Amino acid sequence: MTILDQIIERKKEEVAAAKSRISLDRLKNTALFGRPTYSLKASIKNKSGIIAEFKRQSPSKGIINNNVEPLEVVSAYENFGASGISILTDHDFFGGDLNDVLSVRNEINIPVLRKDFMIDEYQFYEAKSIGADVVLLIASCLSPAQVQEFTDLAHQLKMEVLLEIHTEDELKHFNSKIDLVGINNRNLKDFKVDLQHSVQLKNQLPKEVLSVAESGIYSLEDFQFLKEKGFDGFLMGEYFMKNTDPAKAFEEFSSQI
Ligand SMILES: O=P(O)(O)OC[C@@H](O)[C@@H](O)c1c[nH]c2ccccc12
Repeated sequence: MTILDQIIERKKEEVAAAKSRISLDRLKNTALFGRPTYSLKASIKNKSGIIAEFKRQSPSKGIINNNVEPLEVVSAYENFGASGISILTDHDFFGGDLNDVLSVRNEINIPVLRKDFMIDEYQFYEAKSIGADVVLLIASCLSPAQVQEFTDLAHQLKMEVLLEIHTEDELKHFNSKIDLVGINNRNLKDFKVDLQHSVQLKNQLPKEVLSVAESGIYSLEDFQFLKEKGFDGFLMGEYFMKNTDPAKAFEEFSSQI
């Protein structure tokens, strides 16, 4: 079983437990459920294009940073020009929590991506109830039909979708309703990073689609390379989070671009 298979197995159990704990009706009645959302598409066009991620740990790197609070980090990301924030909400593999999104929502004014493994409609209502503006759909965990259905549901809930692909075959999951396409530079099966492979995939997407280069952007050179190749957005986590002070790391990076 790959790590991705393990994550999905665990996620099914988690979603079942969440459903029996909090009903859909209760989610729909939460304070944030009806809030107007921010558009990541718009923010990517207007700002740096960086989607800066809050991530405590990952299966490939283990603990990255367990000593910082979401709000202090993401406020700095916002102040120093991030287009959006990505927050991992998966607990068992990434050390995240739904509350990490909830606790920052009313304190910042840029879009927040709820980063998790979305496999069930329930999770979209949950995302809206914690204040997410955007959700991630990972092609390798879903069928093209599920991507369509989940995109429609996200849109009904006034959230945008970022479709993550990694292989040529996954281009089949794209449909014209998708808001943004993320190309993961990291293979979720063996964790290898390959920027050239992502550029090649990006060139097979329709020109007008907003593209996001995800993962393994570890230097100014990596960022500039991907920008020159035409990526609109850049999802970066570890490069900032691995520092004792991720806020300062982001400030330094953003002053150079
Ligand atoms: O920390 P990095 O290498 O900058 O990567 C960030 C982000 O792209 C990565 O966390 C990610 C991309 N796709 C995912 C899917 C699930 C969990 C995590 C991810």
